[in-house]
Amino acid sequence: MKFFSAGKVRDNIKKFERKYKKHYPIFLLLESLFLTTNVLTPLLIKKTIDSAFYRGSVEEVILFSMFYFVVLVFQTFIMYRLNYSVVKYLLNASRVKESKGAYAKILTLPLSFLSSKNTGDYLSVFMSDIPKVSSGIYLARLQFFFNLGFFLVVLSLLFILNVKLTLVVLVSIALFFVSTSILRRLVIKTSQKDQEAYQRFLKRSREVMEGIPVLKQFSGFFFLRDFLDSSAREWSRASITHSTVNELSNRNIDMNRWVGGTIVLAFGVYLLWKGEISVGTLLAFESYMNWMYDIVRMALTGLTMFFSTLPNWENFARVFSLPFERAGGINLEKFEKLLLKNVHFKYDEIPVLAGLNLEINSGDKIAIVARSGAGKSTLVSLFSRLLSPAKGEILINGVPIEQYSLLSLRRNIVLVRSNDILFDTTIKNNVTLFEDFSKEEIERVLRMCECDFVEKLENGIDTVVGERETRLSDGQRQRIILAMALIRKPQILILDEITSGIDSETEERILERILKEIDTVVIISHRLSTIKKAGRIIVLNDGKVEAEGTHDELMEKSSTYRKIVENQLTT
Ligand SMILES: Nc1ncnc2c1ncn2[C@@H]1O[C@H](COP(=O)(O)OP(=O)(O)OP(=O)(O)O)[C@@H](O)[C@H]1O
Repeated sequence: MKFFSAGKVRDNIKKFERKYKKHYPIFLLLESLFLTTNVLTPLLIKKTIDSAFYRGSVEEVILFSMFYFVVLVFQTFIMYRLNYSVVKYLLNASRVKESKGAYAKILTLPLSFLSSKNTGDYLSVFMSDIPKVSSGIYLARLQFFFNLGFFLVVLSLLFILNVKLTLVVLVSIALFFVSTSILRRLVIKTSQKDQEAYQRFLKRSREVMEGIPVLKQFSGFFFLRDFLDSSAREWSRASITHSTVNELSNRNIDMNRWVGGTIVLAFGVYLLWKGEISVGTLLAFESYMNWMYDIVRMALTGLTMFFSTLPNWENFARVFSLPFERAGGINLEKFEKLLLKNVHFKYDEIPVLAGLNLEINSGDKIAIVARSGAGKSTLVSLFSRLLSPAKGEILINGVPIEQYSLLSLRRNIVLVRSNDILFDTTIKNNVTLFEDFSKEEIERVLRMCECDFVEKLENGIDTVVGERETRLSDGQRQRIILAMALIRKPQILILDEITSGIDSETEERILERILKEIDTVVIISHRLSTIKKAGRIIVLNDGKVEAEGTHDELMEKSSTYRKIVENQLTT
């Protein structure tokens, strides 16, 4: 129960219910029809048997048994099927809608948030939380209230048939309810543990999948044993405990059903012997009795299911309460000047940039140089607001960067990184990201990036690159990513080690074309020949710009630059 005190969870459940309320009437209508047929069948049994036993009316027996047959056929062949299909449809509709919403939300999270948190957590929202949350509402909560309503209807009917026997039924159901409630708590607790262990396993599996090249290289058997197997074992243990408790809870239901059924039968026979009830009534009671257990069991299962989805609600709610990137609405038309004033940036309290000042003008061709880990990638991620500074100001054409729309900022300032990935779709779709570009334009940028290997693939630009670009080399992948950037004709193009997998001659030719086509270019590279192509080289040190100038000027005046050239850069 303590989960209900979590306001966010409760608000989210309410929001979810409001969104899908329109589905409820159809669900309730089907359930009502289904349960009405259930209520009818024992009554028809009673009618048929009493007609035969006490009235000897063959017509009535034929009429009631035919009616009974029709109801049964309707229930078995139409209601079950219809109910199942409609519930499945409603569940899927809400799952698809919620998944879309969650993806859209995750896309708006600041990048710093995504990188510092584990993406496995977000993955489990789609794989586990959303399906459970939908089932929790449709199958669990609705089912609970619905069955409760029908329980009361059937109880009134039983009271009409015979009060004494109904009281005995009530006592046996109360016993059933108490024992089931105790076990229900246990089911919820073990289900939570099972889910937590599953999420840990999922997180680790994802890491292992991403690290397969490293594990292959270093024969990571011990790693697999200690890192993955241990969490798989933990999940398996939690899962077995949960299913054992669940099974126990189901067995308890069966046991109660037998015991309760026997007590009601014994007392019913006694009443029959005393002439207080008819044979038909006794059979109707037995039939209802079974069904009452089903109703209570379904209501309790619904309740258990609902409570066991509360951790999923919490995760789901957490994603939607994360901050999103805020931005203004100004369109960046013509880029003139980017100014960074006293910019500070930290990752989890570890400072990377500390009071950095920098000016980039339209037409500049700049290289950024620093020792490894000094903050080059961090700095360039600020230019299109993939990251935001903790302190200081970034101005574009004299206007704070936050006032521009993110769409126009990222359309005009494009950052490509060495570790950017391609998706498992065609080369064309990777370059366009499903936007409309002409075939000629796609082929032009691919030619510009020397992607001649594409023509040799069996389907040219329509070749699917394969999961994790298994069909492409590092250099090929980097050239396609470059084409993806160039087709968008950015005003500022930032290349962060993007050509590390390409030989220096090819790189030189591609770079010449880029420098001609794109107005403002910022390059981070470990190749001296590439850096020398820049009109201005910026040297970062201690989170600030330490020096700037041409290669020759810096060789003269900057000891940091000299050291980097000697120790880090290749020719
Ligand atoms: N997402 C992150 N979370 C926490 N720390 C980070 C993150 N990204 C980078 N860092 C740290 O910030 C510092 C600067 O990283 P950055 O990638 O900007 O440096 P770099 O100069 O581009 O390095 P390299 O030349 O090795 O690519 C490093 O010490 C790095 O460990």
